[in-house]
Amino acid sequence: MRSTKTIHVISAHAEGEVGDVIVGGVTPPPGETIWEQSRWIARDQTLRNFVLNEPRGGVFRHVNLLVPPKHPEADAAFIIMEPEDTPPMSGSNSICVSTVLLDSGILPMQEPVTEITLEAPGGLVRVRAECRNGKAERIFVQNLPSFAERLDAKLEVEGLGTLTVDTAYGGDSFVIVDAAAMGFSLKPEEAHDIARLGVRITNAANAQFGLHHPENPDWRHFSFCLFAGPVQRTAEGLRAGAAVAIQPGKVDRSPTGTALSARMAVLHARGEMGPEDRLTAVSLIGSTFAGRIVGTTEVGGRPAILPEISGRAWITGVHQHMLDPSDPWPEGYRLTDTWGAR
Ligand SMILES: O=C(O)[C@H]1NCC[C@@H]1O
Repeated sequence: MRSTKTIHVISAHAEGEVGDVIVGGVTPPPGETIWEQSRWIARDQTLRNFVLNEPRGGVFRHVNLLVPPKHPEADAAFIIMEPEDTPPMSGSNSICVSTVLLDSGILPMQEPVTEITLEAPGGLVRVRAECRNGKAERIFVQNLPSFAERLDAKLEVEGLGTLTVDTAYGGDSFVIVDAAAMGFSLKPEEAHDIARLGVRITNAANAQFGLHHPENPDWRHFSFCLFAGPVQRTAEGLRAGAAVAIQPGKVDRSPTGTALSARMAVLHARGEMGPEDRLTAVSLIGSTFAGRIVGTTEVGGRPAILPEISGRAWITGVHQHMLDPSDPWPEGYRLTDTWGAR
């Protein structure tokens, strides 16, 4: 066996969505802040290609790099690598990172509750983990301030006509469409069509709107399209289906924590959700994230909510990724049969 690199990974999934965590073998990238370090990773592409591309990765994979925190209050920091983006924040990935940190013993666990602070590229997130028998059973993440941007905006999508959409930021950027109006009841067999259509809608929103984040001028695009199911009032609170199309064309297996945050910001802006409400988002595979609004704030003068999301994650394995110097594809490869819904 020979290798010019050895990257140690603990693999995990949060409510179905893969979120691997690099725990060793990579030196911290240059940068004064975690955001700057994440921009370096996004520009350089070497690590992204190595872990996300085939043969080590695949379109379903997200990988998080643990780095030393910069903020004095943070216990750990992480850089998120998704198939196309290197985003400010991610719900499923932050839940995987928290679970790996606690279940593997990188950070000490206290039962029944462990509180830690993580530094995501977009800012600090406070985490509360319900722990039992050495397992972090449920992770509560206070996500980045989230805000509605456009409500009932008109978006032209070639072949679909004029759609009425909302746009919002929930730690990442969303164009939100009414799933029922698009003919979807959010069943698993609709995944391919949702992925294909979602990418077209995201691309149209990027061409016609673009995102304006008042405090992060680097984040100017929409990453995702959320197909939002109808909100039902049940005895346990609000409940809604959620399917998120991720570039270049797959559907999140989890209910997407950033989408839940963005949706709560939109519902709050419309006066349809308050701090007393709980919203459970349900994914195409039937997994759930729970959300609530724990406060309100402003982002660059724009009204915003402080969302809390919660969900579960499980470790699925340990990998050591290697590179034989004679491997002709050191950066891997992508083909459009799986990288992009056709
Ligand atoms: O839960 C989330 O927010 C994410 N899941 C994969 C893509 C998004 O970052």
